[in-house]
Amino acid sequence: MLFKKIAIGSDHAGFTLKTFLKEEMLKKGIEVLDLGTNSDDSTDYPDYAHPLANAVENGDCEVAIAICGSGNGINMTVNKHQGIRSAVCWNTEIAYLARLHNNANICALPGRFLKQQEALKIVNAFFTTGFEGGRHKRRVEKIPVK
Ligand SMILES: O=C(CO)[C@H](O)[C@H](O)[C@H](O)COP(=O)(O)O
Repeated sequence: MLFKKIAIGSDHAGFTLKTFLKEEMLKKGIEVLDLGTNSDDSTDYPDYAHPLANAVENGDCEVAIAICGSGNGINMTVNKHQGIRSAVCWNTEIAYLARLHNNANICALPGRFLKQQEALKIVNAFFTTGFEGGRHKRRVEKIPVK
């Protein structure tokens, strides 16, 4: 694992997977900042996405896991923040490329479309892959709207 501390957040549709992944990260000795939600009662993903993005932007954590039903709503929201590069990671190869080529700092997961063990493999790929730099650095630097 490249990171000692991560943040994690979800809406109701990601709550069960969040609980599972948080436990798995704690087992690996990774510190986890859990920004909710704390039950499967219906809620709104932006209420958790913005605090999660803030935690990465302000340096509390280098990286985070964001989960909603499809991965899209929470991904769209965190990507509104200037310092965030979030990728919806629906298999291990996508997660690997999100880090290697895009230096992604948030792994967004579709909680309603992944089995727990699949999600764990995806997160492990994300957290063990470094940024390749080079031509990808030039491209990533062109992402922010000036
Ligand atoms: O925003 C989403 C779709 O991009 C998320 O998947 C939400 O989790 C989903 O919309 C929640 O749906 P629900 O019918 O309110 O449970």
